Amino acid sequence: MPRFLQGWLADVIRFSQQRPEVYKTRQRPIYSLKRNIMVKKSEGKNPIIAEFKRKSPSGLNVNSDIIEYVKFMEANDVAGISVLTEEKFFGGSYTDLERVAENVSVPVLMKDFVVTEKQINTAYSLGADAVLLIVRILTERELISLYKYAKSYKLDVIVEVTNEEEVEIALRNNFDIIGVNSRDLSSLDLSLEKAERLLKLIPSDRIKIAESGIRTRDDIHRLKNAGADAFLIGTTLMQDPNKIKELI
Ligand SMILES: O=P(O)(O)OC[C@@H](O)[C@@H](O)c1c[nH]c2ccccc12
Repeated sequence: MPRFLQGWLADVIRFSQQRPEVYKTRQRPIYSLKRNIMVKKSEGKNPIIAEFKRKSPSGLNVNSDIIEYVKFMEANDVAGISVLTEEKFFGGSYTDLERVAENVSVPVLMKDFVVTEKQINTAYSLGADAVLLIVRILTERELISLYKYAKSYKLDVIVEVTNEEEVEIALRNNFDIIGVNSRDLSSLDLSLEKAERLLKLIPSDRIKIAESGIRTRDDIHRLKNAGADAFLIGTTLMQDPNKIKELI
């Protein structure tokens, strides 16, 4: 674990390392998040990945019905669904992922702090189509190894960056989907300006997903102008799911 991780991030990584694997035979086809983002773009829609999360270290606390939420988002033509499966800080579960995968036919991202192959095994068997790898919490060797492991299951992998150094790591390893998080996971500071700056460093041959802090069409417009292909939105939609109609 990189030396500078402290506080809640160190705890969440320790919990993730110890988390038991859940195994079942996958029943679901794999839906390509990457392809769905491109399809929505070609249709002139904003490719939105709607996230279900009950709580977060930055203060969210909403307990909506998960299946009602994801079915509503699917009906409103989102490019994908993100399911927080981290238990301690985000109130998620692997059961949430399993239930969502059984109820929607759009790409599903398992949103968690992936640090072991066991977590990728679990994502695949429960029906996820994509996983997140967070540069901040992995060494470059771990990142490359877990990326290759996830790709061996034909899963899409979003490699998440929050600063210039992490963008450089993502670019030199030819990762094809890069998530730019406006929120710094260590400080929890939120900055769309930072996201715009980082997005402009990433060439257009990568799929770029802007994550966090997106509240309005203007936010989407400015991130799109900076090069974002898709938009991962949690809090705004958890607080008012109907907002999807003005953002899509
Ligand atoms: O609720 P917001 O501000 O729309 O953010 C959603 C998503 O970007 C955020 O939950 C997130 C992005 N990367 C993460 C990594 C782990 C946990 C959570 C996240």
